[in-house]
Amino acid sequence: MNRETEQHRINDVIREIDYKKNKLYSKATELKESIIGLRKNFWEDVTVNLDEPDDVIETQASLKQQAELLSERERFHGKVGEELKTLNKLKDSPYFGRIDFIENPGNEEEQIYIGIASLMDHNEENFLIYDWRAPISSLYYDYSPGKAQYETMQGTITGEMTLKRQFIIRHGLIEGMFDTGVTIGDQLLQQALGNNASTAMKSIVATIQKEQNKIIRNERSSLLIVQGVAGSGKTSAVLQRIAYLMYRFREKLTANNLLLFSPNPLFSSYISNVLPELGETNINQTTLLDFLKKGIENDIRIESPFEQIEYTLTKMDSKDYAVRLKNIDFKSRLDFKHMLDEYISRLKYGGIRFKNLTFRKQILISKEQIRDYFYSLDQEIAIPNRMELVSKWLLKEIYKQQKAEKKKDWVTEKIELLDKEDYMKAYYKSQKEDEDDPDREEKFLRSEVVNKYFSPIKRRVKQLEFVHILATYRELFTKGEFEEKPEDWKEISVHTEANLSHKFLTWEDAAPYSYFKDRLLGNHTNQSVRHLFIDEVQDYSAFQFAYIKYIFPYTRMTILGDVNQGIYTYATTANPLIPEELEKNQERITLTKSYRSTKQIVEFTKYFAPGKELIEPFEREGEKPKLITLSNKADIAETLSANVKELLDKGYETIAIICKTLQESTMIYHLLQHKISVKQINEQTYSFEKGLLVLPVYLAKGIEFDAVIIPNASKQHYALESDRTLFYTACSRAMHMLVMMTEDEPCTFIEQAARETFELL
Ligand SMILES: Nc1ncnc2c1ncn2[C@@H]1O[C@H](COP(=O)(O)OP(=O)(O)OP(=O)(O)O)[C@@H](O)[C@H]1O
Repeated sequence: MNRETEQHRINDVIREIDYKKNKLYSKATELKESIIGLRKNFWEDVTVNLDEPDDVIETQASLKQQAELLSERERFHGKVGEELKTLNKLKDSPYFGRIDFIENPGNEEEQIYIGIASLMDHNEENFLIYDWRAPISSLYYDYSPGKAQYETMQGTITGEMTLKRQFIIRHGLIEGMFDTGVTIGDQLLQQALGNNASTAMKSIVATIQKEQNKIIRNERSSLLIVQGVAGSGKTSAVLQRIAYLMYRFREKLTANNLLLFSPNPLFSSYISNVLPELGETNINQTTLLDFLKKGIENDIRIESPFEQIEYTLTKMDSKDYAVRLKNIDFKSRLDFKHMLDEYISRLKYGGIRFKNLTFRKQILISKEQIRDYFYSLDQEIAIPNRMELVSKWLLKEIYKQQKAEKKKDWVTEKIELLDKEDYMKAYYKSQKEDEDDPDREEKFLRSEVVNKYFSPIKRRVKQLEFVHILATYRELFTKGEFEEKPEDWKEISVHTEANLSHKFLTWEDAAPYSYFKDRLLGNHTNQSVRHLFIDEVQDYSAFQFAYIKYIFPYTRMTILGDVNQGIYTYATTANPLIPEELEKNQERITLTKSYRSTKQIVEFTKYFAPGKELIEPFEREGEKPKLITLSNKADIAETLSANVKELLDKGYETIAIICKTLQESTMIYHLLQHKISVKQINEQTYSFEKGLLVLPVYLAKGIEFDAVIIPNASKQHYALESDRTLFYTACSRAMHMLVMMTEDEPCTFIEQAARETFELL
């Protein structure tokens, strides 16, 4: 089939799309009118009669029926709207691929066209377009022409692929058409990767690679671990996987059953376009910090992971630096979790701290009374269950107090202070009470007032706020005696105690504290999330990952990351990406091909990549990375702006100056802000625009730019072996161009690269 015939087919398909759109439009209009009608006549169509109890029940039923009808229509209207959106997308670009396939044995050749959604022909009999997630579509991603097979619910289908064709269609017209031979999608992929970086991630549906397809369609594993080098498409693959799962299990899964942990808020917004582009609704996203914050008391300040890393990189001179590093190391380990478990099992018999319950500055029930009650309960009962019993007991006690309180003078005062409206309301309500009681009005007012004042206490009791979690956690460090403890336990304890006494939780303490709290108050395991996805998982400590597994015990997990980019100091201790051993239905997939950067950039960076993982570049040519040596310090601003201008002239749109720390990025920002237009990104930045940005490397995680400038790549600045992952992560953010600057000797990592892989200026 030549281009003309293919264009004819597209025209036919678009006619069918138009026909379907018209049909949907009239359906939508009909629905809209019926919804408006229903809303308008809502009360007329309901029979309201409240005379007898039976009538009330009937009225309720009639109301419910009417409301259900309305919401059903509204839901349906929403669905029609979604279908229309998809049809509009298909009209612009109906498909991106075609395969011709002969199923064994001796079947006829079939032509399969693949797009972002399915479309049936006029009689709803044959597929004009197959959804990319349909079983047969996997042929397109997994094979080149020749013998091929795919899995269906009924088993494996084998056969021969006689043609594989790719299309670029825009506004219904073929812009490009390639028949692929041995390598998959190279031409289309070349085009896609050659474009400028954008401020929002794009879907890769037309060019998914075989290895990525394995991640996307994996249904077997309860834990799927993906180790992929920088730019290998982990994030892209996980978003396609989410779209795949929502399609494959559309009867069972809704967007609320899926949750994605992302590394920072900027990243969350960066990827938020992909699912809607694929015609799916976005799923819930969070960062570990936000997730932990939800469970921790509001009056405790929690350090963010970025503050932690900034501290470790810039505060070497601070007097407790060494102990802080020990603290980070120990609290990141499972050893600390074992210690907590031991402590918690001792708390069964004594040691939990409680808070006084006070009312109007008087102690209602003292912490000692609460403690005694708690420890008088059967010790076989789990701590959280005992807490519930204490809460019930307290509510009863409070109720008694509340009754006694009613007669007191302060209540009389409060009644006098009531405004007229409250008074009237209470008066009318009190009329329903005992008619023969001459004091009914006052009694009623008294109980209303007391109730109002007691309800916050009751709420706190129901939320188990009478348990002093922070004080109990603190005593682990002040009084805890353990056989197995780290060498520097004393120092770590003093350090932790000091922070806790200021109601400050360091980042390394945040997950342990949450875990501790959940174990005492009842873990709020989450049963509604069925699939969990964690990107940049190499930055989770062993403890943090264990905590997530504890919260989501029955959830399937897909975790993705790159050991080369583990930028936290604990990244080497029990990284979740390198499990000691995998259980039966767990799987690990490794991606070695890097798609983001040009061949020249990958060839340069792979010399100093920290891990042992193989890194293969995708064949896309560009300029060699540049290393500029500055003749003196004053040159920085000049050289930076000159280079930025040059990059802009070359047509690059997103240029990032990536620094080691926030401190450095603030310094660079001040140097540049009056010279060129530049934006600084910090941990509160939620989105970014094209242009020049300056940011610390830990906030550039997962994101890419046309060009990257590293303003200080000197030996002094990237001095430690632990700086390797930071430097590698910074370099690997570049798609087309990498520029490094140094005032003196370049860092060891650059020295490790073969001399011919970069240009010296
Ligand atoms: N199959 C593909 N088709 C087209 N583009 C792709 C494909 N795979 C990856 N890319 C592109 O490569 C770039 C890197 O992808 P992505 O950000 O998903 O990689 P990553 O493995 O998450 O990277 P990192 O770990 O460095 O953050 C993106 O621009 C993405 O669109």
